[in-house]
Amino acid sequence: MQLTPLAPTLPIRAVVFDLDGTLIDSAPGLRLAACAMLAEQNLPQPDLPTVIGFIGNGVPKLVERSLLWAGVAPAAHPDAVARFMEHYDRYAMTGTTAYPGAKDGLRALAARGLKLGLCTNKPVAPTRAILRAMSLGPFDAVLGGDSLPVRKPDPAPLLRVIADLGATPDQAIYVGDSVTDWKTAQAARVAYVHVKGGYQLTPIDDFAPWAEIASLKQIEELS
Ligand SMILES: O=C(O)COP(=O)(O)O
Ligand SMILES: [Mg+2]
Repeated sequence: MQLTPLAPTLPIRAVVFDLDGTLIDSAPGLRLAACAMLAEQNLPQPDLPTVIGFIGNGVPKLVERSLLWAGVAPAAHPDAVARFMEHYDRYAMTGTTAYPGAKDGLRALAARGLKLGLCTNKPVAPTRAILRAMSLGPFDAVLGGDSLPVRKPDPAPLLRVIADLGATPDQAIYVGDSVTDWKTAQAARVAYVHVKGGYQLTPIDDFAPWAEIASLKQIEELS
């Protein structure tokens, strides 16, 4: 099926970003925390490409996928998410880098008077720690995967961020790297900009982004 891309009402007032795989490469730290959690249970440890395939639906899903990959039932490891989070506290910044164009792009959009938001499935505490450590922003609204009772691809977090920015969905764009972000934008009726080279390893069905960019260096050309 060929979908028509959803377009924002110009000029755009708010730009909302996904975090992992979009603004930052955080997979090495996520892998270290997953491996530490698995090692405590004497379970095998996945390599980086395998863990990248587990990212995008929040920590509980990443932990569940890691345990299933290791050949055990998630229900048999009720402490696994808490153990992961304890390790991630230590590893969140290990190997974490901002993608080329991310920092400059954010500053340039803000300098133009655009409101900037962050809508990630990463829990909000490590999200804020990473934003601070990397001087990423300035963001006017930040929501994590544990900020609301639901997370992406439910549209609620994205709609909340856009409302917090004082904009309406048709005045905003959402910039992401994954099928989760695309589904979230569609459900929220927000125009979607896809950044290639993130953590989406498989083609997305019925994909009709408003724009597709190879790198965040191109983000300024959009609005
Ligand atoms: O925590 C995750 O699974 C991914 O986070 P993201 O929503 O920033 O891509
Ligand atoms: Mg992502």
